[in-house]
Amino acid sequence: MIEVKNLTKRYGDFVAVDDVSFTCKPGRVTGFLGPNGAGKSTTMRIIAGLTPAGSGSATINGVAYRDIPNPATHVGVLLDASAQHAGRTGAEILRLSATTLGVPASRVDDALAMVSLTPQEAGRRVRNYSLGMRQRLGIANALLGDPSVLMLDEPANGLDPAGIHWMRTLLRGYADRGGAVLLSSHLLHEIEIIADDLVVIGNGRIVAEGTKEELLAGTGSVVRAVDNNYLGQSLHAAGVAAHPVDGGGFRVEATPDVVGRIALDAQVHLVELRGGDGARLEEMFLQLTQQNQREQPQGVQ
Ligand SMILES: Nc1ncnc2c1ncn2[C@@H]1O[C@H](COP(=O)(O)OP(=O)(O)OP(=O)(O)O)[C@@H](O)[C@H]1O
Repeated sequence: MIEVKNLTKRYGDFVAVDDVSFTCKPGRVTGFLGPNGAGKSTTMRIIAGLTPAGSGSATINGVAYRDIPNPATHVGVLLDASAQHAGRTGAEILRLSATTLGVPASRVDDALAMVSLTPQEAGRRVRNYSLGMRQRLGIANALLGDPSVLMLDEPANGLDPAGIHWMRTLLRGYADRGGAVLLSSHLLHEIEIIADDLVVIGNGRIVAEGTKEELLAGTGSVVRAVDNNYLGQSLHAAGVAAHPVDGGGFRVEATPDVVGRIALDAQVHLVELRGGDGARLEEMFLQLTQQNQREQPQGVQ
């Protein structure tokens, strides 16, 4: 598993990662969610030993990446799927990696099969790959050493909905066999589909953490009516706080049961009434995205 404890990273005066702690457990897919510039890649680069931590620690199965002998057999990492050599074929890239890692060449075919790249596709040069194929190749590369931990930075980037479902199935199977997966995304809905646990980061700090169910469970409701003005007046008259949402209707600080009763009493014709699943998480995430005009460090590379 991955354990991150009180991790901080500064670039000059700028704090890119601010006292971050979380755990990514075996058998679970952990989504690392945050808007652009939140600190996800920096945290992952520190975990993968590519960037030194300022303070705090990051370990994989209890050991810092740099201290793991032959780390790729413990942790598979995909940080940038576009970083593959465009002039080589997918199969060549994997065979070279297998040699470097000291794993049998037979693992190449296993890894290709796991990501559903056909031998024909694996024989094509990477410059002719779609973004989705590059992501698959990158994941195959990460799986080569048969690691127990997978860490993927924005792996669903550029995937269509079918591709995202494919990835969910792959990562679910991997986690069900006991693997721990950490994957990052800046898109709430993308990660909602794939992850079991969520760690939400904004401005370098963890702002929420828990199982997807815990974080998406909302206490309120979302309600829409044919006449939203009348609905708003009725909710107001009943003393219930209601906040207008995009597309008409309200997010209400009361259960669907209470809202349904108010609508019935006021004879409001509803077209939608549901639990406010994820409304708070979504709102928090939107706020984070809006606030994300964080100061950029000057002159620091
Ligand atoms: N080498 C560096 N020198 C200076 N600032 C850096 C460096 N690396 C990252 N940063 C800054 O740290 C902040 C966090 O960047 P990071 O790439 O970790 O964010 P992210 O959450 O991965 O974003 P994205 O979704 O855009 O990849 C950003 O403001 C970035 O500009």
